[in-house]
Amino acid sequence: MNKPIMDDTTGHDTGTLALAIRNLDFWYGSNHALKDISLDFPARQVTGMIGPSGCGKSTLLRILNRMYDLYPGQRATGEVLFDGRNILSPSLDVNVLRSRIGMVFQKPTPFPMSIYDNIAFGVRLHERLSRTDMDQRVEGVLRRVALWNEVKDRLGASAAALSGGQQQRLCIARTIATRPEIILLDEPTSALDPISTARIEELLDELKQEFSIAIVTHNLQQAARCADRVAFFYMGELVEVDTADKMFTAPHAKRTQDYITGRFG
Ligand SMILES: Nc1ncnc2c1ncn2[C@@H]1O[C@H](COP(=O)(O)OP(=O)(O)OP(=O)(O)O)[C@@H](O)[C@H]1O
Repeated sequence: MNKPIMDDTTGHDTGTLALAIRNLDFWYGSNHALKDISLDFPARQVTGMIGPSGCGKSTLLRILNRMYDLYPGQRATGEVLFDGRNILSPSLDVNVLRSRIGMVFQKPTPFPMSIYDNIAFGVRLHERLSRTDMDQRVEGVLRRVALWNEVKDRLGASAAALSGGQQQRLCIARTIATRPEIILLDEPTSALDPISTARIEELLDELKQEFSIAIVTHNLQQAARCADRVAFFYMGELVEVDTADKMFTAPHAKRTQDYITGRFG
């Protein structure tokens, strides 16, 4: 797990890498949505991805767990190196990949089932646990996302009855229940109120002790608060990547400066 993949091409001391993208291009039919992207995701850090609408952030996230496989006409070339393999390789078992690289979406998407089964469902696909072990897994991840005290007396109730913020924490619990190495989050707080947002941000800080995290966000303050490194995208290109501190105080490219100072986007 989290083996070194290769040296960081951006020249930063990133320690061990969880994942490395090399010369990635992506097409929606004839729309060339990502162009020659190379980007490292250091292990147990939060990598933030920012940029104006349509620049390709969500596309990149979806490539990292092969979501595009579901859609004919969508095509990726290049390499996404994870645990010594290129995850774009057609021979890769996508179900195993998705248990190791989990995804949380913008809108909370609990399954139409009980709180308990929302978590147990994914675990059952990959592991055979006794009832006691499953109970412990469910409780453990619910405690981890600070939801246990709120739901412990109604684990059999429908997840749809939870608030939006609770549902999103349940979705994060569901994602970490299969013990992935990487968690991908696509604007995970954009549908939430400020208090729920703050709780998710605190949670990310806690989860990065164990998981490597990639987060797409339109909220630059959130990127500054949560991310160790930030990548700025513009029209399908990676313009620059740096520590969050440097990115928000002394970006190199004019396009980055313009974006973070609100001159466009
Ligand atoms: N299913 C699709 N079919 C065709 N083109 C698409 C599709 N999804 C996205 N695109 C195009 O790919 C480009 C990148 O879109 P993407 O959704 O990745 O951007 P984004 O940076 O995540 O935007 P936003 O911040 O608005 O979510 C855009 O030009 C978009 O129009």
